[in-house]
Amino acid sequence: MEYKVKFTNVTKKFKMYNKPTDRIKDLFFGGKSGEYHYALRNVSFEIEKGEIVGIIGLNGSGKSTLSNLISGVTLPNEGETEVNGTAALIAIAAGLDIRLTGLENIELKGLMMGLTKKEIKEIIPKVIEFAEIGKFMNQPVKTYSSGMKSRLGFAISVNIDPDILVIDEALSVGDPTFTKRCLDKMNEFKEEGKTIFFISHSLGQVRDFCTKGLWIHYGKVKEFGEINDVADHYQEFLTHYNKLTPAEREKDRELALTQES
Ligand SMILES: Nc1ncnc2c1ncn2[C@@H]1O[C@H](COP(=O)(O)OP(=O)(O)OP(=O)(O)O)[C@@H](O)[C@H]1O
Repeated sequence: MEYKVKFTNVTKKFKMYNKPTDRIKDLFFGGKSGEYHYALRNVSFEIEKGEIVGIIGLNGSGKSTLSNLISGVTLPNEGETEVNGTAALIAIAAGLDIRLTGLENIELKGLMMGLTKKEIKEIIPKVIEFAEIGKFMNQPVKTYSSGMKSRLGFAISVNIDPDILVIDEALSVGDPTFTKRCLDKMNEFKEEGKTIFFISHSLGQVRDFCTKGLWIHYGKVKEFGEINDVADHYQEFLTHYNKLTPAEREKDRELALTQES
């Protein structure tokens, strides 16, 4: 079967230091300070072309790390990621250079995604029309609100027309009008048979939009399958989890993190 994205035993870890000086020591004395924190551990899954995958899980479970790996923003420490086609990431805080204007960001992202100057010129009016941020297009992105950044990021990514769209919480800061337009655009992509990864804490949106669900729990795949099954099980887990005290939740987290996969 033709697959668009395949992860095999992917692990991503970050070094954590107790003191800033430990980070410097590490640089000079060969990585002996600090401890590894595993954002993802032994993650495997295979997505066919045209699948719409909802990625769900608690805060800090590894969803954004996964979206960065799918879109090639970061590389795994172990394991293999195979991504067939161009992947564009839409995230609230990623992909835009805040020192540049909106217009300059369109050019930059276009070049990064391999578009020619002519192609970039062609998409600029479409991005301006979709983003609807008016004269702010000529202002540095650092002056934008979160919603405006999301509008620009979304408008650029969908107009670049990638094979794979990775949407990381970008809809959560849009106003209802913009969110509706994004969902319409995502549906268009869905009908065209593109592959979409959709990260959201809104189980309603995920159920409505996705075909598959990938539940990430403290860095590991807890469940991968039909969206309604995965969302039902995650919902049941949340009902139980919400009844725990903060101390019990912390114990649960510690236990999950120390368990070997
Ligand atoms: N650059 C980094 N350096 C150190 N730790 C990181 C880094 N990026 C992510 N992490 C850690 O990896 C874990 C997973 O983070 P990630 O952002 O992927 O979670 P998430 O599921 O997207 O969370 P949320 O729902 O809050 O957005 C967290 O414990 C986070 O602190």
